[in-house]
Amino acid sequence: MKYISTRGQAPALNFEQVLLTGLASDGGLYVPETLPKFSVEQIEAMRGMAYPELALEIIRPFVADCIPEDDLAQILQDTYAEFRHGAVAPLIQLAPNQWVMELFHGPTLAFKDFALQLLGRLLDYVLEREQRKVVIMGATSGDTGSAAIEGCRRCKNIDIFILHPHERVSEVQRRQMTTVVGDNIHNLAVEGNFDDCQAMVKASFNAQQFLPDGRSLVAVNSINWARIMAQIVYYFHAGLSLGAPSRKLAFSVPTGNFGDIFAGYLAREMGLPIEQLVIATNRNDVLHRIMTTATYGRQQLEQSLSPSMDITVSSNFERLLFDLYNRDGAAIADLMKRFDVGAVDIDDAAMATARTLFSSARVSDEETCARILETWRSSEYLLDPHTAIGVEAALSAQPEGDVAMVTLATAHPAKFPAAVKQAGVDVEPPLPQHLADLFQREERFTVLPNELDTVQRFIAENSNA
Ligand SMILES: Cc1ncc(COP(=O)(O)O)c(C=O)c1O
Ligand SMILES: N[C@@H](CCOP(=O)(O)O)C(=O)O
Repeated sequence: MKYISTRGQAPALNFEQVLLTGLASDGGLYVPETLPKFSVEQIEAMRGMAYPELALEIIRPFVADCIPEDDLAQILQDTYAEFRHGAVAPLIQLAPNQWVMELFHGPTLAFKDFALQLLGRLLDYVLEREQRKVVIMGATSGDTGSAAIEGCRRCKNIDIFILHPHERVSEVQRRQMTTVVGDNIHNLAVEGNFDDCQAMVKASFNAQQFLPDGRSLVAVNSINWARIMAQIVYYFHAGLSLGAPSRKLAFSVPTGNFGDIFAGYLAREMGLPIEQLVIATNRNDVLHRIMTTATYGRQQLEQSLSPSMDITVSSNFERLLFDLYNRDGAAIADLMKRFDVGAVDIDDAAMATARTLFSSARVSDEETCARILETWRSSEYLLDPHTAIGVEAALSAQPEGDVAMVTLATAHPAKFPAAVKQAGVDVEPPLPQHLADLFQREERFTVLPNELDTVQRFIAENSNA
């Protein structure tokens, strides 16, 4: 399997090379040159598989020339053994044709564990094989950071630097990152917002000379293809559990960086009968505006009750644009260059294609709270604020006929007790046993100004794995 850049200029890479990188050298993102496709019969044959076996079926074609199948199978077994629910990603029915898929049973209580538990093991596997040391630099609006630290902290060939926006993540999220002990783990609280953190990460990938000893950067954000690849699996898992391929599906996805929903788009391209993908946004609604106005612009980032979705530059939207523009790398390079300095209009043909599959909704904090409270009262089911946005959007977008609508429950409500309280639910969701003493653990983080040079200097001085 070869991977190519969305901007058409960078060299094609194999899976191992893509795993060990972030942005392509032309500033684009890597995508598979061709996607594996599964027939109806092949999908039928996946029914009843345990999660790691299903993951093997879906992931094998993407990595086949780099990781022997037996090794991959073992890595996947180990990865999903870490999850606290036997079904790994259980489905809960909220109403006729409405489900949530709980993606928060991994170690850090968010969907990021599905990919980052795997990514850590894959990195460990290839770095040991190559006897190579790397530096991870990641940006987080709350969840990627702890999932990356948890996934990679045992890798002795890695230093991890996670940038989070100072005082803009929930306290549980911050503590999940800053209480992990390890000389190779560094939490940087940047005096800026998530977009600033992500921009620093991308700028650093484009110019890595600041790193010591010829080391290179590896991405843990969803610019890394391996993140997206792992997330495709749970769309198949939900679909098979609900009767696919004979039954049609729709998914509502709380969306920020467009990685999770892009994985759903790929699942459809690979053969899963998905009728609709709902882009559910909070007040940072750049993606909803694209769908409604065909203009891709920037907006001032605002803090909301769903901090992990406080993102206004959605990296993975570029991967979708690449397909919408018939994989014309030059056109995407030109579009993204213009986007760097202002708003861009998306072609009519591209928008028409996007609108056949994607719909979108913007959900305010008030609507988020109302949905948490109403779901608690009607079903005694507690939604976290991100999932509440997904459920609210799903209810406004239910397709006609027998289509199973699944909202991705992207985080556990215990990560956001303040939002749950603000919604009027007077039950404090408990943290699971392994995090019960989180508020007693000592925190370690460094506050840094929103300056690329300062951040890079810190990384250079502290990379010593
Ligand atoms: C809880 C939660 N929900 C939704 C999202 C948005 O997912 P994506 O960035 O893949 O669109 C994130 C962060 O990425 C998250 O942490
Ligand atoms: N919402 C994320 C932000 C980063 O997105 P990613 O999927 O590209 O890592 C977070 O919670 O950190």
